[in-house]
Amino acid sequence: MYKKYDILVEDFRSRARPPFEGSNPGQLLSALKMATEDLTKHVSMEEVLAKMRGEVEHEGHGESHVFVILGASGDLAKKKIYPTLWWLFRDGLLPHKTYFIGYARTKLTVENVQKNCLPYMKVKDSETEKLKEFFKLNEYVAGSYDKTQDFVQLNKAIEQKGSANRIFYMALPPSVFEAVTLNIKAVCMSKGDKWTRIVVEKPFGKDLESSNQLSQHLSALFKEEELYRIDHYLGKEMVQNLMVLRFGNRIFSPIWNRENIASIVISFKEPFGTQGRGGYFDEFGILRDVMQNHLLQILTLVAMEKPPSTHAEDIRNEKVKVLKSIPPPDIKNVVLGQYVGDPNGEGEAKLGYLDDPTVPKGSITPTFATVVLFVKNERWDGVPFILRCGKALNERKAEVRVQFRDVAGDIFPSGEVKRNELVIRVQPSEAIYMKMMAKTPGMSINCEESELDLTYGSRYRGVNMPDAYERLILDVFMGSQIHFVRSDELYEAWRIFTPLLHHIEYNKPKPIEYVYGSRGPKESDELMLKSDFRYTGSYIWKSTSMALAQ
Ligand SMILES: NC(=O)C1=CN([C@@H]2O[C@H](COP(=O)(O)OP(=O)(O)OC[C@H]3O[C@@H](n4cnc5c(N)ncnc54)[C@H](OP(=O)(O)O)[C@@H]3O)[C@@H](O)[C@H]2O)C=CC1
Ligand SMILES: O=C1O[C@H](COP(=O)(O)O)[C@@H](O)[C@H](O)[C@H]1O
Repeated sequence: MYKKYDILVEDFRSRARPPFEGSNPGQLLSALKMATEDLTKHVSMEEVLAKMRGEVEHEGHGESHVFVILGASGDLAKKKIYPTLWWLFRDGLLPHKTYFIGYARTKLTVENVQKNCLPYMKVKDSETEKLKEFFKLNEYVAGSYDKTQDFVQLNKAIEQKGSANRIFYMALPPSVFEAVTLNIKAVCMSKGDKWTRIVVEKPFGKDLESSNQLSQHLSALFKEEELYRIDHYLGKEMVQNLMVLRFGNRIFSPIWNRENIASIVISFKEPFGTQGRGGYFDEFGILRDVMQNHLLQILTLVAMEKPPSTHAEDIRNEKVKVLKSIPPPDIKNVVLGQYVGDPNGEGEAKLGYLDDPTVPKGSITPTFATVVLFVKNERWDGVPFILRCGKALNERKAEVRVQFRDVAGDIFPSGEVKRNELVIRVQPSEAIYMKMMAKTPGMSINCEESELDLTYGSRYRGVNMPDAYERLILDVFMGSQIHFVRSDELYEAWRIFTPLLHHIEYNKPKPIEYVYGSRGPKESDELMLKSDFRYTGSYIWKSTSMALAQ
């Protein structure tokens, strides 16, 4: 009974929050009590949750919400936003009275939208009725981004849903951000006690100056608590896990510092090139596309001090403090690369970045970068944080690799003892493993590299791992800003990277060529070695299934 109760409370906390927003604790408690009684009668969890929702909403606390997708005809909307809304709806995680309105210049119908999105929605045969229900709640309004009159029409469509909280998701190119936000502010804000939230997608500017301009524009229109700047890496399971790993385990805090850690590598690798997005990519390059946001956000969670609580502002205050301690990188600690085609490769691999017809001729935009940053504070002074990211590499991987210092006063034969490494694999196949030395089992007296292994696929078999966007969009409904970027974080992130970006723009250093499908330029490995990261190549991973088979 207790176990079931714990599961229920957990489920209640993690999955059922939005429908209960606005309900008072007494109502929630009675709903919970009623649900636990049901558990003893072997009612399924879905039924229990449905009943709990019904109970609270019956008492008049189910608020209406309208979710507006601006740029509804575009790629992001089609591939990510509509599918995410569908999954949340399908799993009963959205407030009951939630309506969806797509808005874009292209004249479309809801049927068109459905057709465009369907390949990305992963709909099972058994879910077709539910899918119909979802699209019945959808509407589409065509209009321009700069005509207030068109937003008046959009507002009318929203008002037809009654008094409702409003979420505006900006799945739009930055060129129209300003016009759209001005129009939302002018004619689309919610009335009375209902709230309005604006979700902004990167890029948040191109450098410190343009980002500041955008921030000033947005802060003149909206309060910070109305703004949700998405960095979708903050919605990934293992990125969210970093705080628990660090602050929920006694074993890590005493060694999480310059006395014990030699270097930290934060990597992002993709096995494909620009795939026809070269036009967009060339304007930004890998530093703005991945490093200045995703990798730097991970760095802050790895390096920050323990916040006083898990409240969004407490966490974000600590993240800002870390960023303030990071000076811009020294150019000698930077390696930039650009991929060239592999003559022996197949399909896209034959083509280099410059072969993409949407990329300007002779472009020097980096598609690979390794940058070493230093956090100048008491905990981290002198520890290299090596950020590495690239397109068209040998694998898909995102991970944090914390390499510990050599064992002092080693008593084992020279070279046997290797450095410990804590690896947090963000994707693919989430895992945390600590590479460590152990005695070779059996009669041997040698030691060998082994690991403590927490592989999510086997430890949490059957657990549904939500997509990053699912968690983040749900957070917007709930009003939780923990996993969103605050304006001062953004300011610091651009302060760190703008000198390097300007150096590339004005001095035009030629990136080092690397072959499509390789690990990137060898100069990157050399920089890592110089930055106290040791790769021995001696570690052999035997997965549990392999070990059992022997
Ligand atoms: N739970 C699990 O699923 C576990 C899986 N494993 C697997 O075992 C394998 C090996 O483990 P891993 O932790 O990668 O250990 P390794 O020591 O073998 O490799 C460490 C990393 O070093 C990088 N590297 C390779 N060559 C060089 C070089 N010349 N200079 C600098 N860096 C280099 C590689 O990453 P890059 O190419 O990105 O530079 C590599 O991933 C991996 O496939 C891992 O996923 C291990 C433990 C647990
Ligand atoms: O923000 C971006 O991220 C994706 C990679 O995201 P992932 O969740 O698939 O790891 C990257 O492909 C894209 O270039 C970049 O803009």
